[in-house]
Amino acid sequence: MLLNSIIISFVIILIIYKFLLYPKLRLIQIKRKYGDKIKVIHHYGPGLLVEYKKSYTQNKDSLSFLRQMAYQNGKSIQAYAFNIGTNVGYSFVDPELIKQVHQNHDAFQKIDVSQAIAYLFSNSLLFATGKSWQKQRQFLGKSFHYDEIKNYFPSIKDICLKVSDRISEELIQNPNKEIKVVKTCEQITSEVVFRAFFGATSENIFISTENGSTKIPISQELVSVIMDSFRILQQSKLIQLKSQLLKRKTFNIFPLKEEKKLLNRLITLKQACKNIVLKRKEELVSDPSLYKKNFIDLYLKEIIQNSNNEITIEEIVDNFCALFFAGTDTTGNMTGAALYFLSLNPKIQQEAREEVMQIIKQKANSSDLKDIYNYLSFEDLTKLDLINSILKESLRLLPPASGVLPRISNRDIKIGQFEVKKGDLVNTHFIYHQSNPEVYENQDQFNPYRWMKGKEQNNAFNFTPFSLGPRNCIGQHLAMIEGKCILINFLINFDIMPIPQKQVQYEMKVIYGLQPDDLVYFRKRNN
Ligand code: HEM
Repeated sequence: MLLNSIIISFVIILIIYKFLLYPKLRLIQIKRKYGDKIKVIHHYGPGLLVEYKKSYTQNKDSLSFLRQMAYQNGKSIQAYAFNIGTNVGYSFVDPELIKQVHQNHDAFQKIDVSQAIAYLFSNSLLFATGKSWQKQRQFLGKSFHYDEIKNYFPSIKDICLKVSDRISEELIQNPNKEIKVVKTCEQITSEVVFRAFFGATSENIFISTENGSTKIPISQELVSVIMDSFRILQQSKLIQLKSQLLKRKTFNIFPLKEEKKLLNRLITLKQACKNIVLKRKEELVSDPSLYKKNFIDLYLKEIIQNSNNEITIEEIVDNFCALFFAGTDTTGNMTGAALYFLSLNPKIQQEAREEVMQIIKQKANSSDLKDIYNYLSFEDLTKLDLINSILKESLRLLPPASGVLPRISNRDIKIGQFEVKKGDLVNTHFIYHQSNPEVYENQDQFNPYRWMKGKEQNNAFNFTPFSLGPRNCIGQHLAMIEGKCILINFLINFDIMPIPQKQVQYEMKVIYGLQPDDLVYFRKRNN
């Protein structure tokens, strides 16, 4: 009995120390050591997550605390320190220190931001480390070369056209339909990744839902299960605590009802993806002439023809999930935000439309809008300076990845003068300099002209929406090409207008983006 009381008291003291005292004391120590070079954000328990919530409630922008920090401190601070649960972390904002973090990427391991992410992506490029990462990056890198992406261009154009045709039909029924800008773009970007990976349209590949009564597209279930994993984590303190303490074992040790349900969905989803890969493998073994230029066939060719037995079916499936996750919402949010900003700036919108028309109309001898769009060539994309600058300006103001995924340090390491300890969290927050008035004049204004005619900022590390260094975004060319195709298609077909009474907010969910999403009206254009 006495022993039990002692053990319980010990556990309580340990929890209080780990969750409450240790983070507070470390942050006091950090502030004392680095003074004005660092800001400290401390909240007991969820720590930095409380700051996100507070900023959202007070200023309708989850990251307003960072924008304000940049406004007040400019280039004078190099990092901010924070706590989350039992961990203390550094978020670097100084370009030189950001560079150091990314050059030393081996010193940091991405953490599991949710159980679904860990379950779905652990064998993928996104989470691989060391030699495995190098091999995967080399293998996948070839397919993301600018020249290789040219192969996907016809398919991207075709997907954009289908979506704009659908919207045109809907507008006939309801001309005042409110358009969900990000969702609409995501319908395109998800289909692009799906087709690039599987060579088939996602519309025909279904999965049974929990009770088995209905079937939904696999791509929809992938998005939904990831969102649900974040939702249950945000809603349940118990699940948060379990995840902190048990990490990846949380699903196996005393799983709660919500966790069991989520795990079952994840297992079903992965099995369905695995079945597609195995079926395709059988087809290619029996008839090698079926090989196409898509990711699944490239992987299987490597296994079947080049006898590369290091590539596993799990790696292929995890990479599908990771590319889908990394490529869909991000690109959808970038382009959706650009459409929203264009709705607020009709003069820039008209100029962008004229830029597009000038380049394509020279070739098209038709006034039919569909014909005009069909004449768009891959080479034209590099000539559209304003379109390119509109996307860059959207990425500056509202970067879908406001920083890199949080990492944990696997050894003691010095970044600049800051001594990062093994086990500390580390990330780099691009949004700080992207909204810093010392770097960008009128930092809150949507001004794509600041990027035109190659006008870049003198320090490339001030604008890094795709991150930088060896682990930068592998899909950045694809993302920009998709974004341009979507903008061009919509500018040709529609006038984009704001819905005056809508109050827009910037929310940090899995991605940093617009909330709500139904923000514009489209009016069909005739010429
Ligand atoms: C506007 C769109 C996009 C943005 C803003 C974006 C941003 C980023 C950022 C910031 C990183 C670094 C993450 C980190 O290190 O924690 C990253 C990595 C990555 N991105 Fe993107 N991304 C976009 C589109 C895409 C697309 C279209 C794909 C592929 C279909 C893609 C695939 C990846 C992959 C696989 C990585 C991990 C690379 C590695 O670790 O070697 N991304 N992206």
